[in-house]
Amino acid sequence: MVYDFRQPYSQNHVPWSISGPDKRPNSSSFFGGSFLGNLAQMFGLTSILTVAGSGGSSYLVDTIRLFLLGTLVETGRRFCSWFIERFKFRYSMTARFSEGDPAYEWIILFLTEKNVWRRSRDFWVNSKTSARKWGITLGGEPEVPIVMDQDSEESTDYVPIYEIPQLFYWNGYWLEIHREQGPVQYHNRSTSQSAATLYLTIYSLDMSVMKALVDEARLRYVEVSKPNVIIHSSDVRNAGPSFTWNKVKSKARRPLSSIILPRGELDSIIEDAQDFIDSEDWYMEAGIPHRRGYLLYGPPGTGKSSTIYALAGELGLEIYTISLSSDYIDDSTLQAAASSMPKRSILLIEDIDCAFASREDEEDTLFAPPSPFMHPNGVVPRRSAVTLSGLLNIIDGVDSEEGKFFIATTNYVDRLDAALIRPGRIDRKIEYRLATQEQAQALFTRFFPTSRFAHMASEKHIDLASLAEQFSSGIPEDTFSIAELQGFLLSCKKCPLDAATGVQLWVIKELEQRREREEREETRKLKLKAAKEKRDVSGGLGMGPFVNGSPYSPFGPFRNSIVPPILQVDGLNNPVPQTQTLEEPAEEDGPQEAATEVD
Ligand SMILES: Nc1ncnc2c1ncn2[C@@H]1O[C@H](COP(=O)(O)OP(=O)(O)OP(=O)(O)O)[C@@H](O)[C@H]1O
Repeated sequence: MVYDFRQPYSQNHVPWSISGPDKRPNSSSFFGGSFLGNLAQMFGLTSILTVAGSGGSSYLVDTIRLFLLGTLVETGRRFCSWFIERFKFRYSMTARFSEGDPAYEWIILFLTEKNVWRRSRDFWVNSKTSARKWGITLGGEPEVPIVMDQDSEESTDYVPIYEIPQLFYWNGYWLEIHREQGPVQYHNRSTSQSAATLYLTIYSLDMSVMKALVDEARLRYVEVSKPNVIIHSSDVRNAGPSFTWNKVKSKARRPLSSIILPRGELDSIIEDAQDFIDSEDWYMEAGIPHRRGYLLYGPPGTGKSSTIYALAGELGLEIYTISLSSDYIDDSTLQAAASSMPKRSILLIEDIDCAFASREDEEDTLFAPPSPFMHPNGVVPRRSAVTLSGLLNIIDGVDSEEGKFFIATTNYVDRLDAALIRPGRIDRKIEYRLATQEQAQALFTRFFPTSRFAHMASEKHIDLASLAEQFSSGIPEDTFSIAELQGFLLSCKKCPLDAATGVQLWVIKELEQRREREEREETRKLKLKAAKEKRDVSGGLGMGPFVNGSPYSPFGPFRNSIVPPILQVDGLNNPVPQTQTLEEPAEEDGPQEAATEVD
């Protein structure tokens, strides 16, 4: 018996059953019944259909037909995707761009400028921050979609996500872009966020097309970034050989003239850096690694960071900054970070002394109540997971002989190991001092330029130059940082006369406050010292290794407690012991109390 799936239901024929008419609608007419019939034959299902049909079980027949239809559709779908994959594999090439790599930034800018975002249905919405986002304005000029956030007057960025593959046309080639998220564990966060990968497929087998595209994207990026300094950093916990610089900030480029240093100092730094960039061949020929290390040291607020940003802006270098005190940075991540920086960039480590315990730390630890975390030898807990030898390896440039700068800053140069700053690792040490009167005068002139205050000066019959002199003569030499003077000038930024006449009173107040602070610090140290001496006298169990040969006992000072110490961690991640003493202290001024007071 042959089934004729081709007969439509409207002819009152009984195509699916031999046992009589059936009034149900004929779905085969919609789906190409003859083909299904042939398919049924192919799979040997005709006899089943016959039996089912003869038994009147037309539901079963429909189910089987639906099954066949589903199989057909799925097979077709798989075939199509297989075909597309084969086609893509044979006639296209794909480039990957990982978030954190500079090339990712280039390509995102490229896509934004090519208006690929138009087809995007997903956007991140960011309130404007200093972090750079390649966003678009909505309601602005659609032909000019690219917006660097700080240039826009709008307060929101719409950043396309490109998670659905999108096709676009460029220079006579079809390109497809899509983006995938990969899990990355972020430092100190329980939720895991993602670092993205962009896949750019070009339907061509000509490798030069890919290169031309990437070059175009890079050049455009350099051009757009010119008025800014790009600063990369990371807050993700990285594992493995690659490092993700996941945060990008863009700072307006600082004019060199805004940096106030002793005469000729800034020019000499810029010249040195420029000469280094230009001498790549010389370094190669001489067999010297092409890298240069600077150490900027001096009191806080004297312009170390400002100089670095100005230098980077002037020479078009990007900054990659890392904090050694982050507990997720160790030798191998530092190594990976240095390796993943591109040529002509700056590896910046601010406050490099923070990686290692300072003398003050040592004193505080010596006199403070002991912690069970303290090593039995009384070694001060380290602040960073980076070791000195790890850091030396990075500076020696195992991976960085490619026109890279290593710049470190510190407020305490004497805390640094001699090996760290020896010539060859640090090529140039630049000292920053507290402001001279000459610098104070220059700062005043920068705050009150004639161009802006000429009108006021003529109205009030004041001479800005002599006000600047009056201001600077009120500032004692080498006593205040530029940042401190800047703070004062900001408080009277609209009135140069107030600044010049009020500076002496400000100086007196500042010096008085400074003296009080120093006294408080001195008292704190004396109390800690007294506390230590008392402990020594009262048996010496407390400080174990520090007390003339007494054995180390982690619970020594808590011997009157029946409750074990509760351990907390302070802002520097150093353990701070807290006790719940059940007995009253014998003396009011006991060691515990002294320490608590200081806390
Ligand atoms: N020499 C300077 N010239 C111009 N501005 C300065 C100078 N020194 C400090 N400033 C101003 O003071 C502020 C802090 O400066 P900066 O961060 O460069 O100091 P720093 O020496 O790096 O401080 P720290 O050691 O605390 O990092 C900035 O706003 C900067 O504009």
